[in-house]
This record gives sequence, structure tokens and C-alpha cells, in this order.
Amino acid sequence: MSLRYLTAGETHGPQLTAIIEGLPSNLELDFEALNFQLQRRQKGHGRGRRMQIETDTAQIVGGVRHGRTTGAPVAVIVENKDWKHWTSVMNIEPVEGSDEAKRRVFRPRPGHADLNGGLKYNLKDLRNVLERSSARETAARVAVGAIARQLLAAFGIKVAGHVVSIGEVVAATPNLSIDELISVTEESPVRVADKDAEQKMIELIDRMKSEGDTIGGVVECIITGLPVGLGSHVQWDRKLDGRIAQAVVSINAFKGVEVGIGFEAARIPGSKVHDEILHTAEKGFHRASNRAGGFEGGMTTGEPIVVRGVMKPIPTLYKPLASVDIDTKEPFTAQVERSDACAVPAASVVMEHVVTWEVAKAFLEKFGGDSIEEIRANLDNYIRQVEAY
Ligand SMILES: Cc1cc2nc3c(=O)[nH]c(=O)nc-3n(C[C@H](O)[C@H](O)[C@H](O)COP(=O)(O)O)c2cc1C
Ligand SMILES: C=C(O[C@@H]1CC(C(=O)O)=C[C@@H](OP(=O)(O)O)[C@H]1O)C(=O)O
Repeated sequence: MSLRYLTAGETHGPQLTAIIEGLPSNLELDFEALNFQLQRRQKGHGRGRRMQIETDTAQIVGGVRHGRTTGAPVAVIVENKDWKHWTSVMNIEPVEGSDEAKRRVFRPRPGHADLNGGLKYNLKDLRNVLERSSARETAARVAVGAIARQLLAAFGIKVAGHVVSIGEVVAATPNLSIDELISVTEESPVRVADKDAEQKMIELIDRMKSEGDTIGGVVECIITGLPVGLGSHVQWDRKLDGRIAQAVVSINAFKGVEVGIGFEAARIPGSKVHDEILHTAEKGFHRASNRAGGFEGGMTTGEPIVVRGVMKPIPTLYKPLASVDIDTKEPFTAQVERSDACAVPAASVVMEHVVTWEVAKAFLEKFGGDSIEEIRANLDNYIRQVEAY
């Protein structure tokens, strides 16, 4: 059985729930490290008031005993502390004029799921769409990805993420090791290593917020320590770069993805794009550069994975755009719900975890076993085969 998960839960419901199936037994879980990832996702300049209410922590309610996975499905929950403020709105069928009825959403926000979801599911209170389309769900995905991250870490695979740009402000490319990148960007409220860009990004986010507007950006994820050959060229849905692209664009508000130099590859000749092949006794086969971002033929090359994602600006605007009242069909401005002005730094954490998940899944497809020990033996055997090639 390949690794899979589902999430459930509404943004203002009692909790988010995730069930992961296919994890091997004997994976030692570090709960502090898991919660650290959840808390990283809550941070970042530009977030709204909701993040001051929540203190995301994962409770593992199945599949783990004495700190280790047993091979059974792992069930994770993340509580919504805000639930206590929404209990009546979420539970009581509103009667006209009641407080609950006032929270009905009927003027869809351009850029959010409101209108499409209302039409598709035939729902006249667009809150029923909003509750599930909210990026609150990404807390569950980070919890799941943080477990996958620990699985990969057990085999020396490391993950980092940072912000490349917000609006027109681009951070200088940091020339740092993966460990340095992780620690330097952790300290930054916008998750960049470039102090000048950091200040300009903060100012831009503040200006957007004061103007009732929002701003998007580009984030990058890097994964090191991978063996060659995760994913496969033989079938379209086994190409790991393609699977990662799907995962990235599935994040709320993500509209584009680049692998390696990405769109730049369309502008320069092949001689400046492809990574020349080298071999030494010490390193085996390796590359002179990594413009491919760690992929050829849908398989890892053994060089770091480098993937970028594009996040559009947040759709809820405090200075709302034009919309239509779904009851009267009259023009109206869109509804204003409590909102972030910029969630690009937080979204970089989400992207790290959805990419990590896809890599972990491909890792288990290749080296799969029912226990960590069996996987280790499979990996060691494969590494010997590659070294002897
Ligand atoms: C971390 C994060 C936080 C977000 N916060 C908000 C928010 O406060 N308000 C909002 O309107 N959209 C927010 N979004 C984006 C919406 O969830 C998203 O635009 C919406 O679900 C529609 O999906 P689409 O943009 O992918 O088409 C956020 C996205 C992420 C990743
Ligand atoms: C709750 C989170 O983000 C939310 C994502 C979101 C949206 O529309 O996507 C709208 C806001 O929801 P609320 O109205 O509850 O403040 C954000 O706060 C989170 O990231 O945990």
C-alpha cells in the first residue's frame, strides 16, 4: 500500500483531522519537532488576528505507541481554539435576524472559492464553502508533512524553505548550506536571509494592509541528501517532478510552479541549461551544476531538489472588489471576512511540507518495507548497486 492521507475539518469547527496510511513501523517521532513545524506555519509578517488565537499543536490519536509508529494508520488532530467563538454560528440553523444569520456569506469574494463552491454544491450560505476552502486546512497538511519530514530525516534527507520575493521585492539568492539556510531564515519575519529585502518586504506588506489590499510572492523549497532514481520516467503519473507540481498548485492560492531554473529555461540556449555529467571515485556520478533542480526524466538526479511556487495575493480585501448579491443578483461589494494581508512566509512552510510528503511517498515506493529497518536494508542495498554501477 502506498503512502496516502486525507484531511477533514472546517476552519471554525472544533478541529482538523488527518489520517495517514502506509507509514512503516518503528519510526521514532519527535513531537516537539512536529509542533515546531506547525508553529512556523503560523508565523510571518502580514498574518491576521486568527494566528494570535491559535497555538497549533498536533495530537496523535492513533498508530503511535511509546513514541514510535506501529505500522497502523496514524491519526492526527489539530484543535481550533477559535471554535469556542464560532460554536453557535457553526451549530445553530439560523433564523432570520439572529446573530447566527448575520454571519451568512452571500456576497462572494473574487479569488476565493465562494461562488464556484456555492453554485456547484447548491449552497446558499457561502460559509459552507469558505469553512473548508480556508487555508486553515494547511495546518493539517503541515502536520502530515512534518511526520514525513521525520521519516526522511532518519535517512539523512533535509528540507529547507524560504521566500524568494514578495510583490516586486526580490531577496538576493543566499549562498548558504542547507543547515545555514534553515537557521538564518528562521529568524526572519518574512523568511529571507537578505536584510535589505526583508525591510522592504515588511514595508510593502504594511503598505498593502493599510491600503486594504493584499500581496503575493514566490517561495522556494530545497531538499538535500536524496538518492538518484526516486520517481520514474516510465509512466506519466510516476514522474516525481510532475507529482510535486500538482502538490504545490494544490496549496491554497498557489498558481504556478517552477523546477530548477524553471521558466528561465525558455529564454536561454541548451548549452546554458543542462547540467554536465562528471564522475569521480569519491562522489560517483554527479553534476557540474543543478539547473534542472534535481530532476531528469521525472527521476531524482541525486542533486538537491529545488522547486519554486507562486502565491497570488490573498483574495479577501478589506477594500473589497465588485461582486453580486447571490439573493438579489444586484451588484454589491464582496463580503469582508477577517483575513491575512500576506501569507507568503507562512505558505513557504506549507510548500516545504507538501513537497516533503511527495518525496517521502516516492521514497517508500522505491525502498518500501513495513519497518524502518527493512527500508534501511533496501536503501543500503540500492546504494551499493549504484556505487558498483
Ligand atoms: C497560509 C495561507 C493563508 C491564507 N489566508 C487567507 C486569508 O486570510 N484570507 C483569504 O481570503 N485567503 C487566504 N488564503 C488563500 C485562500 O485560501 C485561497 O485563495 C482560496 O482557498 C481559493 O483558492 P485558490 O486561490 O487556490 O483558487 C491563504 C492561503 C494560505 C496558503
Ligand atoms: C486559519 C488560518 O488561516 C485562515 C485562512 C483563510 C482563508 O480564507 O484561506 C482565512 C482566515 O481565516 P479566519 O477568518 O479564521 O481568520 C485565515 O486566518 C490558518 O492558516 O491557520
